[in-house]
Amino acid sequence: MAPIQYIIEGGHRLAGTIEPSGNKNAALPIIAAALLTEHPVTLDNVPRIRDTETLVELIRSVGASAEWKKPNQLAIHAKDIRAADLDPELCARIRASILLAGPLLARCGEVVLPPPGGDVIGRRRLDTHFLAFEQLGATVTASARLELRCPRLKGADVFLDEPSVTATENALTAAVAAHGVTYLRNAASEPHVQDLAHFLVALGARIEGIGTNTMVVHGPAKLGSVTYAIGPDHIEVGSLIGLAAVTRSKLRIARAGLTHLRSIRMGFERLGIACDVEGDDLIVSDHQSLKIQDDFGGHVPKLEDQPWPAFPADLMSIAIVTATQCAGVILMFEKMFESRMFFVDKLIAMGGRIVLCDPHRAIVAGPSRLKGALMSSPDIRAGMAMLLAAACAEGVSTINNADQIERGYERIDERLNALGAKIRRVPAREVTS
Ligand SMILES: CC(=O)N[C@H]1[C@@H](OP(=O)(O)OP(=O)(O)OC[C@H]2O[C@@H](n3ccc(=O)[nH]c3=O)[C@H](O)[C@@H]2O)O[C@H](CO)[C@@H](O)[C@@H]1O
Ligand SMILES: C=C(OP(=O)(O)O)C(=O)O
Repeated sequence: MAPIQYIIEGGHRLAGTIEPSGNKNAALPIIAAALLTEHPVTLDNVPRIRDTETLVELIRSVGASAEWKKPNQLAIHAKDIRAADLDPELCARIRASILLAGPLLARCGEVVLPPPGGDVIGRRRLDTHFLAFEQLGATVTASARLELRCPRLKGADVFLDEPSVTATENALTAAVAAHGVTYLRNAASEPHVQDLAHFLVALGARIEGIGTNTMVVHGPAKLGSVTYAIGPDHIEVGSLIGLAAVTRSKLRIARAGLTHLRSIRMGFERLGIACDVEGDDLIVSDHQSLKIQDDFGGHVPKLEDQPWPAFPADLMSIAIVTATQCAGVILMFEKMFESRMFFVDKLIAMGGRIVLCDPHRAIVAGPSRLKGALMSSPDIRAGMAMLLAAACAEGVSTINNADQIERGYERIDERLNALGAKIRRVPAREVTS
């Protein structure tokens, strides 16, 4: 596939209505979990992005049928599957390849997985996954490949050493097939973890405590067939709030999934961006104060990420760019990943007033006038953050490696251009000529 470049003309206001895609990080574990049942599964609102396409190729390679029936509807039937050798190149493209471990172990009693890929945003440990599988009775060998074996998974009282999102998801799918009751303690509870749990319940699993940090799973479940719609992507909603704010645009984000937006709205309110609500729609007006809210006593505020229900790590890059357009000073504290903030050197080159204190903390003093620049997207969210910076900068910007953005955001150029953005999507061969 030819690499993609975005050429963005800054300074245009957007207007109109946009609906977020289905949640990437829910679609991925749910597609993997469809391997748990030998009955057909139909998934609606699946984002048609590079990550889901890659996972679809992977589940086909173990014998499942997977067919796009409509642009965002995927029919999966894992009647007979085998723990075949998975393609290392495909596994290395996405973090979510690790999510095949739970369902394949449950169905086949063993699985050999090449290492997963995903965003290069810092160390991405797998220890929590291993800990959970071992407590459920599996033997785990981790060298160049991950080998898991367990002819019969057994329910257990599992305490995760950190609330890892994908480890919770792997443990949950394995626990649904395990014999006996499993307690998953210190579990992650992100909207996508909840969506996976609701999908499993719709398939026939018994899970208590969904949305909390302790889930109780009664296994083994007799799983059937289901049609299930993936929830809206709260990270895409947050990205759109930031985009509307930096371009001074009025946007209606339709069917935004309000129940999962409290910490995100609170984070943007700290930057002086308040959203209105109409039913399940979120409206970002073009009259924002864009004034960073000091802490009591005039102290410098901070915005930090933490596991759910706090402000999500995947919105930190977006929030940093947004803060460059707001008046005041704020400390941005990325607690979870140690390489995610390095992209700020590009924002500094564009005119952003930012001090990168260390890999986890940056001080942003705004507002600053950004100038168009040549950039390269290191990961999905930094790429989207660069798109925000380009959209509010003077002049034209180029984002190389926009493929990264397309790993997570469906047809984003087309959807934003329909609102008035000026993004030209260029395959690299056209660029070099
Ligand atoms: C496919 C998928 O769903 N990917 C998401 C998933 O990745 P993933 O499941 O890989 O992320 P984890 O939840 O395992 O951990 C993310 C990072 O945060 C650290 N950590 C985690 C928990 C904690 O209490 N303290 C802490 O510091 C971990 O050590 C790790 O460095 O969750 C991340 C955190 O929301 C998101 O950025 C990714 O988009
Ligand atoms: C970090 C992300 O994805 P992944 O875990 O798939 O790399 C993300 O969605 O921002």
